[in-house]
Amino acid sequence: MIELKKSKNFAGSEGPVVLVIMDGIGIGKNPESDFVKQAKTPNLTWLHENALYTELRAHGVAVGLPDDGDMGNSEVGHNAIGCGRIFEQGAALVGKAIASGAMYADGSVWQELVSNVNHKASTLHFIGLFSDGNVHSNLNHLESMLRKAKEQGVKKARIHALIDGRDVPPTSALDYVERFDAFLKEINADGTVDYCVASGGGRMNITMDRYDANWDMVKRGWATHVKAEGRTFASMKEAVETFRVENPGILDQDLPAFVIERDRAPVGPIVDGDSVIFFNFRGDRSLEITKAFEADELKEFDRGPKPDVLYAGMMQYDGDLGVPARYLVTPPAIDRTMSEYLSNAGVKQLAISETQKYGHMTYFFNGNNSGKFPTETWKEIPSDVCPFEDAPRMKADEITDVVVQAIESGEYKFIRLNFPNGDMVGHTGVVNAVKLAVEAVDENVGRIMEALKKANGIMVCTADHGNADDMCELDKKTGALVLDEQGRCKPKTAHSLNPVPGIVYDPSGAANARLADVPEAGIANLAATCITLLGFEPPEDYAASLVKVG
Ligand SMILES: O=C(O)[C@@H](CO)OP(=O)(O)O
Ligand SMILES: [Mn+2]
Ligand SMILES: [Mn+2]
Repeated sequence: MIELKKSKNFAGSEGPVVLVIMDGIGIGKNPESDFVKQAKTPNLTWLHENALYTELRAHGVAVGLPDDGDMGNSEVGHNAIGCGRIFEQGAALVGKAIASGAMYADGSVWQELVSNVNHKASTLHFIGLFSDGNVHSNLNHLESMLRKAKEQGVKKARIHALIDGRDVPPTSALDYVERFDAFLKEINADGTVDYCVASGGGRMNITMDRYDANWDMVKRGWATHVKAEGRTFASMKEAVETFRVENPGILDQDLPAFVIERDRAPVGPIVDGDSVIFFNFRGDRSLEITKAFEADELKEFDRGPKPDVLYAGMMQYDGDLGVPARYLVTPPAIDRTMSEYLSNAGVKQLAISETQKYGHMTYFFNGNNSGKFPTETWKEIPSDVCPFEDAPRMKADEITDVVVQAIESGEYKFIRLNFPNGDMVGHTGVVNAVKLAVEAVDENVGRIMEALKKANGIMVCTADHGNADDMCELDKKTGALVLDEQGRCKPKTAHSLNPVPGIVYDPSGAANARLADVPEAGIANLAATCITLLGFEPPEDYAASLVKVG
């Protein structure tokens, strides 16, 4: 059994250690674009000036992504915070498996899927996020797989494209359509294969729901991709252009579903004998559609007859459940998480958020495993199903009610929570709502501070990556703000590349915490920090604690 040693310097505080993850609240660089700065945040400002405060890296290689041009995201962020080390993540692992050819090796799942369609003269389908955001997927991976499929004799491939606009600019769909059309033209040119787009829709409208928040999305996705039911178009370009005319101002992520037809028939329903690859590597938004393809019985919606297909995910999405059964690339081997160490030490832990980020605090935090350690309690506050710009407080008040009660009860030694507001509202691009979202987080951080003052506990407050801190598009070449016709900044819906705050607030002063000299500190250093503040020595191979105590 893995164990923590008690610290010689500090026996732990009287009250709990509370880890607050303010999702998507980073430290901005441009005041015009920084809606954390523009919001009223008396508590965060006070903490900046009076508590221990440092900046932490939350993007690129500091969280296991291929390079420093990659923005952070919730999966890699919560993995790093919960596991205290930097693991090479999905984006990097898939890229390497493709480059080395390991993904396509003899005996691989890829070979099994390809042999299946070659043997049966059936279709190889690809469903996934049509993007190069490197958060859930990368179009390079799709193109490489299609090239390989052609090389290996696959005659018919169909692509079901989930339009992004959330990890990439909000209305950039046609850039990707254009790039991919050129790719298809080239690959189809010699007439030996028939590869084309069969269906799709905005990622926040179909297929990519998470944490059981809204299964209707998956139901719509199933009807679109599998049954080829829905509004038909001659091409993806025509679909996107038509929807934009009909819904002025619509963001790509919200685009309706579409089915592509040729000679009055849909080009790519998914039928018995086909192979299907869900090519997203990230698990949260892949698990529900995977269940729809894999489960013998499905209670969440009536899917009709389930086609008998060989289904594979790009990665294994849940290590504890072993889902999906078939996957192309092995995920990072994240072991010995902070939750496991604390459980073995008998530390009672509470993990809480609302539905939209619930799995972030449980499944992602525990290294993409859905199992619970013995001393953990998990609490989910149901999220509303509505546009979050209309309700920017989301469930921050309700989450805090439970946290304050848990602090007062003395039942838990370690409490971890996620406030989704800065991120979920940040993704809408509605900047006035983003301000209100940040203000709701600040108020609730204040309530937690008050409760910890009374209980003699300690708060560690941070974020998994930025978003609300960088809400305007910048010109790629000049770095200048991109303005619309009215001179307003053009909203950006993606995460930022900015650092995030690392705050330690110890109102009783019991820990005598001082910032340690940690070069290039990142959010992976937070696990050792929490363990130190709980009165233990962090495991030797964890990224160092940000504080010294005692
Ligand atoms: O909504 C999501 O899926 C991602 C953005 O693609 O955001 P986060 O990483 O914060 O969950
Ligand atoms: Mn996040
Ligand atoms: Mn996000």
